[in-house]
Amino acid sequence: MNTLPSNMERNELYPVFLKLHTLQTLIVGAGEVGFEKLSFILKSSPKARVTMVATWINPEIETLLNSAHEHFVQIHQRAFHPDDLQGHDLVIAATNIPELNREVQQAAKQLGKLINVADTPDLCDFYLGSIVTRGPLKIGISTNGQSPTFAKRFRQVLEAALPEEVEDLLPKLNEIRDRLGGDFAHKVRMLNQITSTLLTGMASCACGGNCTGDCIEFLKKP
Ligand SMILES: C[C@@]1(CC(=O)O)C2=NC(=C\c3[nH]c(c(CCC(=O)O)c3CC(=O)O)Cc3[nH]c(c(CC(=O)O)c3CCC(=O)O)/C=C3\N/C(=C\2)[C@@H](CCC(=O)O)[C@]3(C)CC(=O)O)/[C@H]1CCC(=O)O
Ligand SMILES: NC(=O)c1ccc[n+]([C@@H]2O[C@H](COP(=O)([O-])OP(=O)(O)OC[C@H]3O[C@@H](n4cnc5c(N)ncnc54)[C@H](O)[C@@H]3O)[C@@H](O)[C@H]2O)c1
Repeated sequence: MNTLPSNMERNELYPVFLKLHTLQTLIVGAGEVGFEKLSFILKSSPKARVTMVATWINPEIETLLNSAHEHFVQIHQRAFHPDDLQGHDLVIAATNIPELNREVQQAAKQLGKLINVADTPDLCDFYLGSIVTRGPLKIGISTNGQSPTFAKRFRQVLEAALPEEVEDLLPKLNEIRDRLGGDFAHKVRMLNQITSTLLTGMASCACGGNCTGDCIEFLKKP
């Protein structure tokens, strides 16, 4: 039984890592908030398929897209119509008109689409989180909507604290994983042994010093 006061509830959201390049995302509204949402999406997922529909397009969006190496963003400058939802998997409503945001939300729900109404937690199926990326590593941060500012600050702390080497480490671990022989249980045991002290820096060699490419000493090699 949960005995915490409602404002101290444990975060029960379930994080997933979406392939936005295989899904279609619709953003309704392209003002300050629309620009911010698009920027965060493209920063994390540059190949995201996004359609924006808005009567006014923030010029910063054009600048952002012009500076991209490549992008898959389509902009339609016109008023939202419920037909715009067709063919989209995720929907973000970010207009400055609360009634319109609610209309988008209700139309999306009727079609079974997942919807985020920017800055309106009660109308969201999902929240956008703060995101840290280091090569293959991605960390999503959620405060359960309690303090997006804390999420942003914590992202900055993690970005500063995570060593650049993490980028090289993960492909090497993947190499070891492919190279390890034996049955599944053996592989899992070895991988857990190899990584047991990885993040604390207390290196222990799983092969007793005779590294053959499946231990922590191998990971340290350039
Ligand atoms: C993470 C991030 C991602 C993103 O936006 O993509 C994000 N908000 C960010 C920043 C930010 N947003 C706001 C401020 C101003 C200061 C402040 O109010 O705190 C700042 C800080 C700043 O800009 O410095 C305003 C704000 N936001 C929400 C409300 C409504 C409310 O809380 O009731 C209000 C008040 C509106 C008003 O006053 O009218 C609600 C939501 N914002 C969320 C996400 C979801 C919860 C995430 C979580 O669980 O933490 C949720 C629930 C829904 C959603 O929008 O998905 C991004 C940081 C990215 C980064 O830098 O890493
Ligand atoms: N800007 C902020 O920092 C901020 C902070 C907190 C909350 N909010 C809230 O976020 C929401 C969006 O704010 P904003 O600053 O991005 O507003 P904005 O005025 O910059 O942009 C509004 C966008 O909605 C579009 N729009 C309006 N009617 C439309 C229609 N019929 N069809 C399609 N698009 C339409 C406009 O063309 C524009 O692109 C508002 O509810 C606002 O209160 C904004």
